[in-house]
Amino acid sequence: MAREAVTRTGLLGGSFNPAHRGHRGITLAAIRALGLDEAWWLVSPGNPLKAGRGDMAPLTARLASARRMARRAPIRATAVEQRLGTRYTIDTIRALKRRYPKRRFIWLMGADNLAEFHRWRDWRSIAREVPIAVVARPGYDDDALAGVAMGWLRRSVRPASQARFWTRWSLPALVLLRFRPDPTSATLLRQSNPNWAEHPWHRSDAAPDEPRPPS
Ligand SMILES: Nc1ncnc2c1ncn2[C@@H]1O[C@H](COP(=O)(O)OP(=O)(O)OP(=O)(O)O)[C@@H](O)[C@H]1O
Ligand SMILES: O=C(O)c1ccc[n+]([C@@H]2O[C@H](COP(=O)([O-])O)[C@@H](O)[C@H]2O)c1
Repeated sequence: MAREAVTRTGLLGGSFNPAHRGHRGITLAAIRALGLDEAWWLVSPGNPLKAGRGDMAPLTARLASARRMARRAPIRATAVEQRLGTRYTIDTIRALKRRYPKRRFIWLMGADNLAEFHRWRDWRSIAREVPIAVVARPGYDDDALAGVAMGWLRRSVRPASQARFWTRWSLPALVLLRFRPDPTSATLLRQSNPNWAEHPWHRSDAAPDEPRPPS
Protein backbone atom coordinates (compact mmCIF):
# COMPACT_ATOMS: atom_id res chain seq x y z
CA MET A 1 0.00 0.00 0.00
CA ALA A 2 1.44 3.42 -0.95
CA ARG A 3 2.16 5.44 2.16
CA GLU A 4 0.02 8.52 2.68
CA ALA A 5 1.29 11.94 3.71
CA VAL A 6 -0.72 11.66 6.89
CA THR A 7 0.10 9.98 10.16
CA ARG A 8 -2.40 7.23 10.83
CA THR A 9 -3.18 7.49 14.51
CA GLY A 10 -5.41 5.32 16.68
CA LEU A 11 -7.02 6.90 19.76
CA LEU A 12 -7.80 4.65 22.73
CA GLY A 13 -9.53 6.69 25.41
CA GLY A 14 -9.75 5.21 28.85
CA SER A 15 -9.58 5.55 32.58
CA PHE A 16 -6.50 3.27 32.73
CA ASN A 17 -7.25 2.67 36.40
CA PRO A 18 -4.72 0.98 36.06
CA ALA A 19 -3.40 0.28 32.56
CA HIS A 20 -3.04 -3.44 31.89
CA ARG A 21 -1.79 -5.90 29.32
CA GLY A 22 -5.26 -6.03 27.72
CA HIS A 23 -4.84 -2.38 26.69
CA ARG A 24 -1.42 -3.12 25.26
CA GLY A 25 -2.52 -6.30 23.51
CA ILE A 26 -5.57 -4.81 21.78
CA THR A 27 -3.64 -1.68 20.81
CA LEU A 28 -0.78 -3.60 19.21
CA ALA A 29 -3.23 -5.86 17.39
CA ALA A 30 -5.23 -2.83 16.20
CA ILE A 31 -2.05 -1.11 14.99
CA ARG A 32 -1.35 -4.15 12.82
CA ALA A 33 -4.93 -4.67 11.60
CA LEU A 34 -5.49 -1.00 10.76
CA GLY A 35 -2.00 -0.21 9.49
CA LEU A 36 -1.50 2.54 12.07
CA ASP A 37 1.70 4.53 12.49
CA GLU A 38 0.99 4.82 16.19
CA ALA A 39 -1.68 4.88 18.85
CA TRP A 40 -2.32 7.41 21.58
CA TRP A 41 -3.76 6.38 24.88
CA LEU A 42 -5.88 9.27 26.11
CA VAL A 43 -5.76 8.87 29.87
CA SER A 44 -9.01 10.51 30.91
CA PRO A 45 -8.99 13.20 33.63
CA GLY A 46 -12.45 11.81 34.44
CA ASN A 47 -14.85 9.66 32.44
CA PRO A 48 -18.08 11.71 32.48
CA LEU A 49 -20.07 8.54 33.22
CA LYS A 50 -17.85 7.59 36.15
CA ALA A 51 -17.95 10.95 37.96
CA GLY A 52 -17.81 10.70 41.74
CA ARG A 53 -16.55 7.12 41.79
CA GLY A 54 -14.42 6.58 44.87
CA ASP A 55 -12.16 4.00 43.29
CA MET A 56 -10.65 6.31 40.66
CA ALA A 57 -6.90 6.77 41.26
CA PRO A 58 -5.30 10.18 40.62
CA LEU A 59 -4.55 11.03 37.02
CA THR A 60 -0.78 11.05 37.73
CA ALA A 61 -0.86 7.42 38.90
CA ARG A 62 -3.05 6.29 36.00
CA LEU A 63 -0.82 8.11 33.52
CA ALA A 64 2.31 6.59 35.09
CA SER A 65 0.81 3.10 34.82
CA ALA A 66 -0.13 3.75 31.18
CA ARG A 67 3.37 4.99 30.34
CA ARG A 68 4.91 1.87 31.84
CA MET A 69 2.50 -0.40 29.99
CA ALA A 70 3.17 1.42 26.69
CA ARG A 71 6.96 1.06 26.87
CA ARG A 72 8.83 -0.07 23.79
CA ALA A 73 5.71 0.09 21.66
CA PRO A 74 4.42 2.65 19.16
CA ILE A 75 1.98 3.78 21.82
CA ARG A 76 2.01 7.22 23.42
CA ALA A 77 0.26 7.53 26.75
CA THR A 78 -0.91 11.10 27.20
CA ALA A 79 -3.04 13.30 29.40
CA VAL A 80 -3.81 15.51 26.43
CA GLU A 81 -7.46 15.86 27.49
CA GLN A 82 -6.29 17.63 30.61
CA ARG A 83 -4.14 19.95 28.51
CA LEU A 84 -6.99 20.65 26.10
CA GLY A 85 -9.48 21.05 28.92
CA THR A 86 -11.86 18.52 27.35
CA ARG A 87 -13.83 15.81 29.13
CA TYR A 88 -16.29 14.67 26.49
CA THR A 89 -14.94 12.59 23.64
CA ILE A 90 -16.69 14.65 20.99
CA ASP A 91 -14.83 17.77 22.20
CA THR A 92 -11.51 15.92 22.39
CA ILE A 93 -11.80 14.56 18.88
CA ARG A 94 -12.74 17.91 17.39
CA ALA A 95 -9.87 19.62 19.23
CA LEU A 96 -7.34 16.97 18.13
CA LYS A 97 -8.47 17.18 14.50
CA ARG A 98 -8.03 20.95 14.57
CA ARG A 99 -4.68 20.78 16.29
CA TYR A 100 -3.15 17.96 14.25
CA PRO A 101 -4.38 18.45 10.67
CA LYS A 102 -1.72 16.13 9.23
CA ARG A 103 -2.95 13.21 11.24
CA ARG A 104 -5.87 10.96 10.49
CA PHE A 105 -7.54 9.58 13.58
CA ILE A 106 -9.54 6.43 14.22
CA TRP A 107 -11.30 5.85 17.54
CA LEU A 108 -10.55 2.48 19.17
CA MET A 109 -12.74 0.96 21.85
CA GLY A 110 -13.63 -2.35 23.41
CA ALA A 111 -17.05 -3.91 22.94
CA ASP A 112 -18.07 -2.88 26.48
CA ASN A 113 -17.77 0.76 25.42
CA LEU A 114 -19.86 0.18 22.28
CA ALA A 115 -22.64 -1.29 24.43
CA GLU A 116 -22.74 2.04 26.35
CA PHE A 117 -21.87 4.33 23.46
CA HIS A 118 -25.40 5.73 23.09
CA ARG A 119 -24.97 7.31 26.54
CA TRP A 120 -21.98 9.38 25.42
CA ARG A 121 -22.56 13.03 24.60
CA ASP A 122 -23.29 13.53 20.88
CA TRP A 123 -22.34 9.96 20.10
CA ARG A 124 -23.68 10.15 16.56
CA SER A 125 -21.50 13.20 15.93
CA ILE A 126 -18.47 11.25 17.16
CA ALA A 127 -19.23 8.62 14.53
CA ARG A 128 -19.46 11.35 11.89
CA GLU A 129 -16.08 12.80 12.92
CA VAL A 130 -13.91 9.65 12.93
CA PRO A 131 -14.14 6.01 11.94
CA ILE A 132 -14.53 3.64 14.87
CA ALA A 133 -12.83 0.28 15.42
CA VAL A 134 -14.45 -1.90 18.05
CA VAL A 135 -12.41 -4.71 19.59
CA ALA A 136 -14.27 -7.81 20.76
CA ARG A 137 -14.11 -8.35 24.51
CA PRO A 138 -15.10 -11.51 26.40
CA GLY A 139 -18.53 -11.13 27.99
CA TYR A 140 -19.58 -7.94 26.17
CA ASP A 141 -19.93 -8.76 22.50
CA ASP A 142 -23.62 -9.79 22.57
CA ASP A 143 -24.66 -6.63 24.44
CA ALA A 144 -22.62 -4.48 22.08
CA LEU A 145 -24.15 -6.03 18.97
CA ALA A 146 -27.68 -5.71 20.38
CA GLY A 147 -27.15 -2.17 21.70
CA VAL A 148 -28.74 1.13 20.69
CA ALA A 149 -25.56 2.46 19.06
CA MET A 150 -25.07 -0.64 16.96
CA GLY A 151 -28.69 -0.39 15.83
CA TRP A 152 -27.89 3.00 14.33
CA LEU A 153 -24.42 2.06 13.10
CA ARG A 154 -25.27 -1.34 11.62
CA ARG A 155 -25.48 -0.06 8.06
CA SER A 156 -22.10 1.61 8.49
CA VAL A 157 -20.20 -1.59 9.33
CA ARG A 158 -17.20 -2.25 7.09
CA PRO A 159 -15.64 -5.68 6.62
CA ALA A 160 -12.61 -6.41 8.78
CA SER A 161 -10.81 -7.54 5.64
CA GLN A 162 -10.89 -3.86 4.52
CA ALA A 163 -9.65 -2.50 7.84
CA ARG A 164 -6.40 -1.10 6.44
CA PHE A 165 -8.34 1.20 4.12
CA TRP A 166 -10.14 3.09 6.89
CA THR A 167 -8.77 6.48 5.77
CA ARG A 168 -10.84 6.16 2.58
CA TRP A 169 -14.14 5.38 4.26
CA SER A 170 -17.02 7.80 4.21
CA LEU A 171 -18.45 8.37 7.66
CA PRO A 172 -19.97 7.02 9.78
CA ALA A 173 -17.93 3.83 9.53
CA LEU A 174 -17.36 1.08 12.04
CA VAL A 175 -15.21 -2.03 11.86
CA LEU A 176 -15.40 -4.94 14.28
CA LEU A 177 -12.02 -6.45 15.09
CA ARG A 178 -11.67 -9.84 16.67
CA PHE A 179 -8.28 -10.66 18.18
CA ARG A 180 -7.31 -13.33 20.65
CA PRO A 181 -9.85 -12.72 23.49
CA ASP A 182 -8.27 -11.11 26.54
CA PRO A 183 -10.24 -11.28 29.81
CA THR A 184 -7.96 -8.79 31.61
CA SER A 185 -9.80 -5.87 33.19
CA ALA A 186 -8.89 -2.99 35.48
CA THR A 187 -11.82 -3.93 37.73
CA LEU A 188 -10.29 -7.36 38.39
CA LEU A 189 -6.85 -5.84 38.95
CA ARG A 190 -8.24 -3.35 41.47
CA GLN A 191 -9.98 -6.18 43.30
CA SER A 192 -6.74 -8.11 43.67
CA ASN A 193 -4.65 -4.99 44.44
CA PRO A 194 -6.78 -2.07 45.68
CA ASN A 195 -3.64 -0.06 46.55
CA TRP A 196 -1.98 -0.37 43.17
CA ALA A 197 -1.62 3.43 42.85
CA GLU A 198 0.57 3.53 45.99
CA HIS A 199 3.30 1.48 44.32
CA PRO A 200 6.47 3.57 43.74
CA TRP A 201 6.17 2.86 40.01
CA HIS A 202 2.98 4.88 39.94
CA ARG A 203 3.83 7.61 42.42
CA SER A 204 5.29 9.77 39.70
CA ASP A 205 6.20 13.35 40.51
CA ALA A 206 6.03 14.19 36.83
CA ALA A 207 3.46 16.71 35.73
CA PRO A 208 0.41 14.98 34.28
CA ASP A 209 1.37 15.99 30.80
CA GLU A 210 3.61 14.30 28.32
CA PRO A 211 7.29 15.29 28.35
CA ARG A 212 7.22 15.29 24.56
CA PRO A 213 3.96 16.74 23.22
CA PRO A 214 2.59 14.83 20.25
CA SER A 215 3.38 16.59 16.98
N1 LIG B 1 -9.33 -6.93 27.70
C1 LIG B 1 -9.85 -6.02 26.85
N2 LIG B 1 -10.36 -6.38 25.64
C2 LIG B 1 -10.89 -5.45 24.80
N3 LIG B 1 -10.95 -4.12 25.10
C3 LIG B 1 -10.45 -3.71 26.28
C4 LIG B 1 -9.87 -4.63 27.20
N4 LIG B 1 -9.46 -3.93 28.30
C5 LIG B 1 -9.78 -2.64 28.06
N5 LIG B 1 -10.38 -2.49 26.86
C6 LIG B 1 -10.83 -1.24 26.25
O1 LIG B 1 -9.86 -0.24 26.52
C7 LIG B 1 -10.48 1.03 26.72
C8 LIG B 1 -10.08 1.61 28.07
O2 LIG B 1 -10.50 0.69 29.05
P1 LIG B 1 -10.46 0.98 30.62
O3 LIG B 1 -9.30 1.84 30.94
O4 LIG B 1 -11.79 1.38 31.10
O5 LIG B 1 -10.11 -0.49 31.18
P2 LIG B 1 -11.13 -1.54 31.75
O6 LIG B 1 -10.36 -2.79 31.98
O7 LIG B 1 -12.35 -1.64 30.87
O8 LIG B 1 -11.50 -0.83 33.13
P3 LIG B 1 -12.69 -1.10 34.18
O9 LIG B 1 -12.70 -2.58 34.48
O10 LIG B 1 -12.29 -0.25 35.34
O11 LIG B 1 -13.96 -0.63 33.50
C9 LIG B 1 -12.00 0.78 26.60
O12 LIG B 1 -12.37 1.05 25.26
C10 LIG B 1 -12.11 -0.71 26.87
O13 LIG B 1 -13.24 -1.25 26.22
O1 LIG C 1 -17.99 11.73 25.90
C1 LIG C 1 -18.69 11.07 26.67
O2 LIG C 1 -19.87 11.37 26.94
C2 LIG C 1 -18.07 9.84 27.29
C3 LIG C 1 -18.79 9.03 28.17
C4 LIG C 1 -18.18 7.91 28.71
C5 LIG C 1 -16.86 7.60 28.35
N1 LIG C 1 -16.21 8.40 27.50
C6 LIG C 1 -14.81 8.09 27.13
O3 LIG C 1 -14.69 6.72 26.89
C7 LIG C 1 -13.36 6.32 27.11
C8 LIG C 1 -13.36 5.03 27.88
O4 LIG C 1 -13.62 5.31 29.24
P1 LIG C 1 -13.45 4.16 30.33
O5 LIG C 1 -13.64 4.85 31.65
O6 LIG C 1 -14.53 3.15 30.02
O7 LIG C 1 -12.09 3.61 30.17
C9 LIG C 1 -12.67 7.51 27.79
O8 LIG C 1 -11.92 8.21 26.81
C10 LIG C 1 -13.83 8.35 28.24
O9 LIG C 1 -13.55 9.75 28.31
C11 LIG C 1 -16.77 9.49 26.95
